[in-house]
Amino acid sequence: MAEGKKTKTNGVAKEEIFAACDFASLGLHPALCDQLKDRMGFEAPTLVQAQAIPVILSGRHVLVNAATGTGKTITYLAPVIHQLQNYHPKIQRSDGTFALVIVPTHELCMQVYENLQKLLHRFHWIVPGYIMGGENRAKEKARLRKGISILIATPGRLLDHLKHTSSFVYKNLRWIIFDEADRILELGFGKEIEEILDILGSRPHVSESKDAAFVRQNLLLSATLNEKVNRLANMSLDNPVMIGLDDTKTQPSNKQVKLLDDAIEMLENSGKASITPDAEYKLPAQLNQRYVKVPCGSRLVVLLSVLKDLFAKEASQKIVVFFSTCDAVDFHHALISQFHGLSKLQSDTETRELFVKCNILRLHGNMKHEDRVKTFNAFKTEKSALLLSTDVSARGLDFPKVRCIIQYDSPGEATEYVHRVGRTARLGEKGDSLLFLQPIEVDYLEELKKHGVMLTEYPLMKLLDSFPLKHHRLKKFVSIEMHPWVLDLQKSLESFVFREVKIKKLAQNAFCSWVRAYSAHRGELKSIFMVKKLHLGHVAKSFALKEQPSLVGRSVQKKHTEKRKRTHKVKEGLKKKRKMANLEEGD
Ligand SMILES: Nc1ncnc2c1ncn2[C@@H]1O[C@H](COP(=O)(O)OP(=O)(O)OP(=O)(O)O)[C@@H](O)[C@H]1O
Repeated sequence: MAEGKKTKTNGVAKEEIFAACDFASLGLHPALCDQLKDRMGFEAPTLVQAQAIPVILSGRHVLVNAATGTGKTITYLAPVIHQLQNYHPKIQRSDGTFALVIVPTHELCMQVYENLQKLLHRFHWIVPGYIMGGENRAKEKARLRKGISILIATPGRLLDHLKHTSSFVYKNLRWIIFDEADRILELGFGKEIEEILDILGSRPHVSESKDAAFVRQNLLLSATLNEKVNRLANMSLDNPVMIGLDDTKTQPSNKQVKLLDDAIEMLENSGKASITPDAEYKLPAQLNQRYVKVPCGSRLVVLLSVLKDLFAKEASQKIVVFFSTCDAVDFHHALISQFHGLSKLQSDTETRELFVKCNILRLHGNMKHEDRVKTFNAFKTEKSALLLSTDVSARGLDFPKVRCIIQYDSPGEATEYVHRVGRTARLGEKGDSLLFLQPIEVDYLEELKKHGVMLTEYPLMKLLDSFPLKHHRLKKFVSIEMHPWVLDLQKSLESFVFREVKIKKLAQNAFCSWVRAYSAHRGELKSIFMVKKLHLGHVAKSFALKEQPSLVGRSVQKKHTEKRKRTHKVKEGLKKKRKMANLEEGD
């Protein structure tokens, strides 16, 4: 990249994303640099890559904190490949695993594997592989027996193989990398990670010889390394270098790029990882973040109206909507895929058109593994699509050209907010995000502010006024709930759901799960998202249900309680907690 030239990506100046140097100057092997440039099209390293790669090459344990979409995957894969290709004699499959990348979700596992495959094109003797929940164990065992040099794994399945696959060779293990380290812990895998580190003999105090301490190198990365990671860091890292944790700005500047030896000196930490609570999170500077204040009963109408408007303005674009539960994803997917709109407001020729015209996909942890893979690949390659998802898509996934992120159900922890919006505005591209909040939930904005996250208000009334009204001439409406567009659309939605038995069932399930998820908010968030402040009748309306929630609640709740009791018998406490949150990740 030409130095000093102010070039723009769609969003921000390139200088704010990329370093003014090339990959070769970071100390990487020429064949790897060619691979990065020719096959992957990467002209220059990103700022975090320029900052961290030399430090990782030096062999130090490292904690990396950088905004979403800034290239953290290459940051750890490139130095590992560089070192491995340098081994003499060349490494062989029978040497087993040299590097282990632990990730929280299946999708991230596949994505890192894809990146790895591309990077290894010229290093055919270094074998990439993955193991994760949902895959066939016997096939994984066979692959492990043959030997995998760089292994990507979800924690549950990794522990399983460490305990039960005797042909899994890890005596040469040199690197353990935790990608999305904080999420792995949030999902309750702390115990599994401790066990994994014990089996691998990778805790600093466990290293017996000086040699072992030198050979092992552990890395922790995330856009939201917070104080929860301290325990994992202290458990797995020995005298780490901390990158990106010492500044509070949202964007790193060129001045912060310290290469080679300088970087180690400048960023060195006293030996113990210590991240403070209320850390400011790094968000892409070009991300346009807004919130919309919507009364509970009008939420569904507003969601559909926002989507209709976005796709009407730009038919070819990708949008992700986040929900709190799998049931909510299923219901909204069925509804949006089939709802044709306001029959009263449309002429006969229009009535067959879908209300939101786009390709609609869904992704959540209760789907079959193969279906998850299909959706993941489809949303990656589609030019225009709407993805409805739980937080299973929030972490690390790199879907190209996502234009807008809608958080229909609030994310809870500020970390999840950061990762959800991080699916857009990647690598300097433009991006928008919209957070739905009920009037009783607006204190959540203060919670985000504590972490340096600031949002502006979305002009909802202006949007509602922009839709055609056939029977209402007067255009001054005082409240959202009484807006004729909202009233008419709500009525149509309720009639539609009432008629469609299958969708009604999905709505009832979604209603119950939603209330459960709402009551599962933890810590300080409990005082913002209070179930007792909810009007359950309005919640039912947000699922287009006409019935009183207590009636709906009782029958479906009973079914859910029975299901939960059965689950309880077979699953231990933590696993159950994950199931309750409808997030089956990391297994
Ligand atoms: N030097 C580079 N030049 C151009 N593109 C790059 C470079 N490095 C990485 N990328 C691309 O940038 C995108 C984001 O990278 P990546 O997914 O590693 O980001 P991340 O920081 O891990 O994000 P998240 O925090 O969301 O996991 C990917 O499409 C990746 O291929």
